[in-house]
Amino acid sequence: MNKDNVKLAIAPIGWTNDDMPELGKENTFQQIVSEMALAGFVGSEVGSKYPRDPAVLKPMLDIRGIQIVNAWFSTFFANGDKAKTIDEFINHRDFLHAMGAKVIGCSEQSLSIQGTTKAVLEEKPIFTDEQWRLTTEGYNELAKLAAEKGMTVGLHHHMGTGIQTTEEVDRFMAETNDDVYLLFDTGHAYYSEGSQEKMLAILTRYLPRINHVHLKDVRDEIVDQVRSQKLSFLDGVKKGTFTVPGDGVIDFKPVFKILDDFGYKGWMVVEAEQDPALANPFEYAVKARKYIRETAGL
Ligand SMILES: O=C1C[C@@H](O)[C@H](O)[C@@H](O)C1=O
Ligand SMILES: [Co+2]
Repeated sequence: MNKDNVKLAIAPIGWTNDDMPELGKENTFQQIVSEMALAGFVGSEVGSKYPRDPAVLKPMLDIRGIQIVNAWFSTFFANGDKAKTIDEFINHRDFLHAMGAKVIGCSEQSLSIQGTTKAVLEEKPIFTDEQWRLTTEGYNELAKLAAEKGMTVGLHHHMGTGIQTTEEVDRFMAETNDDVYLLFDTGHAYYSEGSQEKMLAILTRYLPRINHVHLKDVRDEIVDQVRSQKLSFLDGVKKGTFTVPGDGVIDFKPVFKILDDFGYKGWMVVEAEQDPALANPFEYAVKARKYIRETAGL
């Protein structure tokens, strides 16, 4: 891949999981960002252990050669919580802008079951036409607010949410303006659709509107257990649904080629949450970095 176009980041979720703070609670902020740099990454997303004051956070990252590239933001438009969502979004945008990030990755969390005990493959929400309208209108507004700071918004399609499947991503992209982007996550696309081809189809279809990429791999045998035992999203994560690129079932070579051929410019973020007690985060970060060097030439 073209090194002038694409840079590599890693998310702190492999070290400490904000969805299940008991996972990796022993890992400190300084250890996390030091290990990211040592493994050869130059960017990071923001975790709950990171200082939230840019004046404190920035020098601690600069000294390690790490840049903030994005931070998760939950929206609740379909629930009707537009005013609160917009208010919190502006704070979040301003923090990311102060940190030098260019994209804001958002997930529509109304009725989401991703943090609950519900069976992730059976009980996801399906939005009504009215909930779709509220959501897409909301994202059109977020895009305008992001543009005020020269930033873009990307929707993170996510397991257990109202925007998970190919059809739901298609509807979201069709009903939002062209300045609303997609945060493409290999792991969630594969998990939802169950095949490499369908995952690649989403990537290919929305290339001009992808502003950020999450790289996570999937273990098919754990997804089989999630299906047969009706497990929740988080129980699956604890068992090892996800791993770093190159360690699961996804073939990343076509992912890198499709992005490179198109001329994708932006960040690719290794984001592979698993139990740090079972999968040492530094070892897995090094493993991911080596695989990407060998397969993407980055
Ligand atoms: O981008 C993400 C953020 C996490 O909190 C989430 O659950 C994970 O799966 C993901 O893709
Ligand atoms: Co992701």
